[in-house]
Amino acid sequence: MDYKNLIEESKKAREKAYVPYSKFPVGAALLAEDGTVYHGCNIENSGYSMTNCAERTAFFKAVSEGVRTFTALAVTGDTKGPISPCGACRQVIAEFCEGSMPVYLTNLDGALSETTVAELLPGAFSKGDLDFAAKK
Ligand SMILES: O=c1ccn([C@H]2C[C@H](O)[C@@H](CO)O2)c(=O)[nH]1
Ligand SMILES: [Zn+2]
Repeated sequence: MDYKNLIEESKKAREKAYVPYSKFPVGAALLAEDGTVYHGCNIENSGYSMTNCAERTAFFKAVSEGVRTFTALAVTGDTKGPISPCGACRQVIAEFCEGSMPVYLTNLDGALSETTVAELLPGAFSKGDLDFAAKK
């Protein structure tokens, strides 16, 4: 699937957002290696901290189905410029994706930032950091 279609999928995912508190729907579309697209929306809660972002919803859906290899991610929100994923989502994205994987950040007005997983979270804490201590 090309990136323009993946962005369209993220807009469809956004329509499912559960956002009674922020009224700020976000959609994510995560492309798996086999071509399957996993939709994610933000899901809020009256206990605000239990809110799950669109990006993490998409990853958790895929991983819970046994899928861990991804080739692209698109995210859309009604922001002035391209939407900016939060820190928690950047860490989850870094857990499952190569640094070179493309990430398409967009808004409803057609702004687009084509970035990568590594650019989203330089210096991410990773499994390698844990392995170093375990080897001692
Ligand atoms: O990249 C982002 C940024 C924000 N949100 C959600 C979290 C919350 O529901 C609402 C306002 O922060 O937007 C996402 O899902 N993804
Ligand atoms: Zn987030």
